[in-house]
Amino acid sequence: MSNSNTSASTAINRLSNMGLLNIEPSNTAARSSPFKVTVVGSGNWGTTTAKMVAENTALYPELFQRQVNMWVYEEKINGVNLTEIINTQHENVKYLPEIKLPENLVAVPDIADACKDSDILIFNIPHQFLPRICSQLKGKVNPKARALSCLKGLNVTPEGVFLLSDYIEKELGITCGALSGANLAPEVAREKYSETTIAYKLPKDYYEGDVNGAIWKTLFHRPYFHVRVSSDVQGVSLAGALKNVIALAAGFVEGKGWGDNAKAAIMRRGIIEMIKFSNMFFNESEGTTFTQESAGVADLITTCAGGRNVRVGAEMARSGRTAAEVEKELLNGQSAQGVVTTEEVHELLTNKGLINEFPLFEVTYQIAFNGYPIDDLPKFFEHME
Ligand SMILES: NC(=O)c1ccc[n+]([C@@H]2O[C@H](COP(=O)([O-])OP(=O)(O)OC[C@H]3O[C@@H](n4cnc5c(N)ncnc54)[C@H](O)[C@@H]3O)[C@@H](O)[C@H]2O)c1
Ligand SMILES: O=P(O)(O)OC[C@H](O)CO
Repeated sequence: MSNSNTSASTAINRLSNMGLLNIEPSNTAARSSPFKVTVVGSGNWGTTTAKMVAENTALYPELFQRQVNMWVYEEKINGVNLTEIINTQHENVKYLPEIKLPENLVAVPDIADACKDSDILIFNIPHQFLPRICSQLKGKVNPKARALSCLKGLNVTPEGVFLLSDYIEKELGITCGALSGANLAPEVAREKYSETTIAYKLPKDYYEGDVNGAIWKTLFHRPYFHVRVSSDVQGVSLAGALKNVIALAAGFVEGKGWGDNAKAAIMRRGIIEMIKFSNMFFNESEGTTFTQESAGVADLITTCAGGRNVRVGAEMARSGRTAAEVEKELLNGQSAQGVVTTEEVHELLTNKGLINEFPLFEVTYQIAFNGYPIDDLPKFFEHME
């Protein structure tokens, strides 16, 4: 066993002894070289996760290469490339302003270069861009790499509904888990305490020294960002995706000035529909993920309180403008994923003839896309029940 291997084990054991791992420490001893890590995406959450990961790779050189690559969809800010600004000023001035980034976080504009030879790929982009990104990466990633999807969204096709982590697995041929939780990026970036859930299943070709739950936890866990590890990739992914639809609806009632009782009613209906949807389409998802994990009810609460989707919904209700108009005005290039997911869920439920089973999902779609009056939302529920 090499010295670096011994230190890798020691690092994991140290975390475990401090109570920072809620899973068994395991087989880092067999690893011969530290993992190289790339974050694919540099938006509000993409940059925040890259910051946390880079903080940890600097802390655990036995386990991870110090430099973390962050793929940036290049754009000019006042005539200067965003990658250049990030690499010189150590700040993502467009998507995460006023937050100092670690110097070992390196912005890379070419996606294949950013991911080349990486052992760990963390996907973190608005989910509507995932197909294009995977097509650019196909055949260019380390076939033994392991991945994690921090995206909140679904993949709906005429054949049905699929997880984004499954899409990544299928397109790139690499195992992929999911991270989701009550994690408003502006708060996490300011190192305010929060929790998250990482779901990962060991692949069939798992080997000694491979990525496992302990490695994911070591990579993400910070004193202000507490990670719980789970194996429910379906539940964690679905909770993260579907809560965005509920948040849009919560925004509608907030914008109407109906108060907290109305928002609580939306959230109550929301979690029921989230669980029902998950049971109907993903039979391995676990109910406890929705009730006990950060990815479940905690994320629903935080997102309906202060997320971008609730803000977009509220402004749509106040101004009568479309989601696209409000998103453009409020979010400066960021994405309210609930808008896309609402449409995707409607498409799926229509194809399956199940619209009547999900009144909240459906009324959210009708308000967002068909001009159904928000004032009639309570009536819609009575009509659908
Ligand atoms: N922001 C949060 O608080 C938060 C928290 C948890 C999870 N999430 C989830 O994380 C995922 C990523 O969100 P985010 O906040 O990092 O992104 P974002 O909403 O800030 O989106 C902006 C990003 O999209 C990129 N982009 C724009 N056009 C593009 C294109 N054509 N191709 C590729 N990329 C393009 C931009 O360069 C930028 O990096 C989403 O699924 C979101 O739901 C977000
Ligand atoms: O700002 P939102 O609405 O995209 O929500 C952000 C996160 O998903 C909250 O956990």
